[in-house]
Amino acid sequence: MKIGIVGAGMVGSSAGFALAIAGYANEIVFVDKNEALAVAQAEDISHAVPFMSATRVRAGGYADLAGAGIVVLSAGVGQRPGESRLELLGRNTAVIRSIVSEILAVVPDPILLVAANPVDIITHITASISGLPPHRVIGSGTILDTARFRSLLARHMEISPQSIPAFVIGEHGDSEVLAWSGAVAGSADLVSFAAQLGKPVTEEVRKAIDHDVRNAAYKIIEGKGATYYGIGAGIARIVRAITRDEGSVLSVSIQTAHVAGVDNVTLSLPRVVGARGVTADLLPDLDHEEFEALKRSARMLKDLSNSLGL
Ligand SMILES: NC(=O)C1=CN([C@@H]2O[C@H](COP(=O)(O)OP(=O)(O)OC[C@H]3O[C@@H](n4cnc5c(N)ncnc54)[C@H](O)[C@@H]3O)[C@@H](O)[C@H]2O)C=CC1
Ligand SMILES: CC(=O)C(=O)O
Repeated sequence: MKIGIVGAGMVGSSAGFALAIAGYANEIVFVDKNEALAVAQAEDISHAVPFMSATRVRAGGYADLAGAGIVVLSAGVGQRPGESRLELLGRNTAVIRSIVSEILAVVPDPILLVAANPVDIITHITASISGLPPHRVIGSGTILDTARFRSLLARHMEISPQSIPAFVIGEHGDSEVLAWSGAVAGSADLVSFAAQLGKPVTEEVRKAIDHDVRNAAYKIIEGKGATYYGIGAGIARIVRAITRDEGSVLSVSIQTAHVAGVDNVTLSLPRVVGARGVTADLLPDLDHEEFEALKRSARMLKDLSNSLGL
């Protein structure tokens, strides 16, 4: 499948690199308002390809997206140190509005994969202005937070993160919810599996992991200005689920008719992802506290989209 990436900065190029070396796409086309950057990224990534795959990587204009099955939206500004994702809203809304119509003029029925922040609201806007069905406008949502959660749990339990189906749901941002109650490790619930391994999930461990997941982006941005490898791989993982029609359960953000008592809100849940986009939503087991936190996250996103007249 041909994949378009609009926004060839750190996130777009990391996604392109991950896709190219994994061979998840036949062709990748970068589009950026900074054409020289798009050309340079495409050239650099194409030099990695002979070691790993056969993906064709190039830069182009919007017309070169014709025939793309998926277009990644990674254009826009990122957070400065200390800035929240929500503070990017005004700047990135304008960018996304200008891009979506350009894409649809050449690719009328794509799956749009949104990474620009604040990703839930930008996904909501993209679904509204594109007129595409919501299951074809997929925000990367909490796929990255879920990876952070699984990697910290893996480090604590000294097992592979691949053996820990655990999810972060709600907003990709400060109000996100770590779904501890539904988390699994190996073939048992997480808490009992961790105890069997002699690595109990104490209240102290739980608080530290919650803090580190929720604050990971702030810490990395403080240290190196931006985050990009994690989300780049996350985008590639979503693309793989679509191009291979996997039916994988991934935590992604789409416009949802009803969740946690809130109508028409865009947030992340574990969802089945395949060739048609998202085909089912799932709600992990949540205790009372987690469900209340999900309600608060959904309400906050809904109030914000209402305030924008969406
Ligand atoms: N969803 C997630 O988990 C994550 C999302 N992000 C978000 O991804 C976005 C991109 O971040 P970076 O790649 O680090 O930023 P960056 O500044 O490195 O790249 C952004 C690119 O967008 C391009 N651009 C801006 N306006 C454009 C337009 N109208 N048309 C075409 N291209 C345009 C710029 O020229 C630039 O190359 C930010 O909003 C950031 O917050 C970043 C990390 C994780
Ligand atoms: C920047 C961002 O959204 C993240 O790394 O989670």
